[in-house]
Parts: sequence; structure tokens; C-alpha cells
Amino acid sequence: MVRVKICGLTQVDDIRAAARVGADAIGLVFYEKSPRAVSIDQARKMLQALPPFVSSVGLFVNADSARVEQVLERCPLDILQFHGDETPEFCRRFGRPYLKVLRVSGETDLRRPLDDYGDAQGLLLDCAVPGQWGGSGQRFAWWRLPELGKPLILAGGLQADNIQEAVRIAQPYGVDVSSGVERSPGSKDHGKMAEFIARLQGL
Ligand SMILES: O=C(O)c1ccccc1NCC(=O)[C@H](O)[C@H](O)COP(=O)(O)O
Repeated sequence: MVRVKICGLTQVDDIRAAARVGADAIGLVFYEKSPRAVSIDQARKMLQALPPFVSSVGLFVNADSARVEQVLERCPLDILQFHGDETPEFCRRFGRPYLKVLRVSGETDLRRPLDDYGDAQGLLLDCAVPGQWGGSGQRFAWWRLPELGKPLILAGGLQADNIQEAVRIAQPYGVDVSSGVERSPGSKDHGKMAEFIARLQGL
């Protein structure tokens, strides 16, 4: 079964619904310029509502170390996700499991980034959209991802109508979705989340 992370949640109800419909992980955006950004207080409340066996992922975009530390002091995140131009040294500085995001537009050689970010838990491939760091709702041209000994996670423009095709082509370890299961930025549509996961289970 392909693992699924639902990203960009901002409400306690949405966390509960994501867990109920079978998400393996939820993502909280700690990037102030995002319409899905959460404050530390908001994140704490949401994480308290997270049931066991669902992982929490915190997203950052070119944050400074002090900001990441400040979030970690108050929010029990399981995994960090770095969405900007963070170096491998920066990503490993916090001693936490992390995912590094690569913005791609089509078939890309992943060996170099895998060497550079060798201690990452995995690489997340998102669509490269000029002027945007993520959550764009845009997809890239999927290709069969190689077996390189590290989990590869597919993101970018996924939704119920294309998730089966995406997984058949790319065969990723996991998938990550945000705008494809929303009614508006930051507000998740519970029906769309359920349908997305049902289509994955139907593979
Ligand atoms: O969601 C945002 O607004 C965002 C802003 C800046 C960096 C990352 C951001 N989100 C990343 C993700 O949550 C998404 O899962 C990923 O980019 C795919 O998004 P989508 O194409 O909307 O499914």
C-alpha cells in the first residue's frame, strides 16, 4: 500500500478527519507567507488531536535555525520537511528525521540529490512552479521512479481523479496531497480526502 500524507491542514477537525479516512501522516506549514500557514499555538492544539500511529510533519521554507528550534520546542513533530533551498548541513542540524523536497518538471536524475541528502528519510518530488515553493496544485510529467534505496514521495497536483494513474506510472513509496483535497486553501474537504484514499486503496 502506498503511504499517504495530507498536507496543509489548519484545523483540528481536519486532522481528525484525515486520520479517520486513513492518512498515514499530516503536514503543518510553518511558512508565514503560505495561505495554509499555522501558528505555533494552533499547531500545538492540532497535534494534541492527532491519534496514535499517524505521523506529524512540519514544513519549512528557508527558515532560519532559530525558527525551526522555536517550533520544535513547542510542537512534537515526528518529521521535518524542507521545501526551500536548504543545504544538507542545515537539514541535519536538528537531529530529527527529515524529508528534502525537490522541485522537478519531469524526468530528473535523482542520484546526485540522494547522495547529497544521504541521511534524509526520503525525497519528496513536487512540481517546479516559478515563484511558488509548494501547494501549487500543479503536476509535473510523471515517470517511472527508479529504485535507489531511499523512499521517494510523489506530490504536486494530485487528486482523486489522477491518483491511480500517477501511482501506476511513478510507483512511489508514498504520495502527498494538499490542494487536491481542499475546498479552499487550508480548509480540507473531508469527502475529497476520503475519496482520494479510497482510490489509492482501489489500486
Ligand atoms: O501549501 C503551501 O501553501 C505551501 C507553501 C510553501 C511550501 C510548501 C507548501 N505546501 C507543500 C505541500 O503541502 C504540498 O503537499 C505539496 O506542495 C503539493 O501540493 P499540491 O500540489 O497542492 O497537492
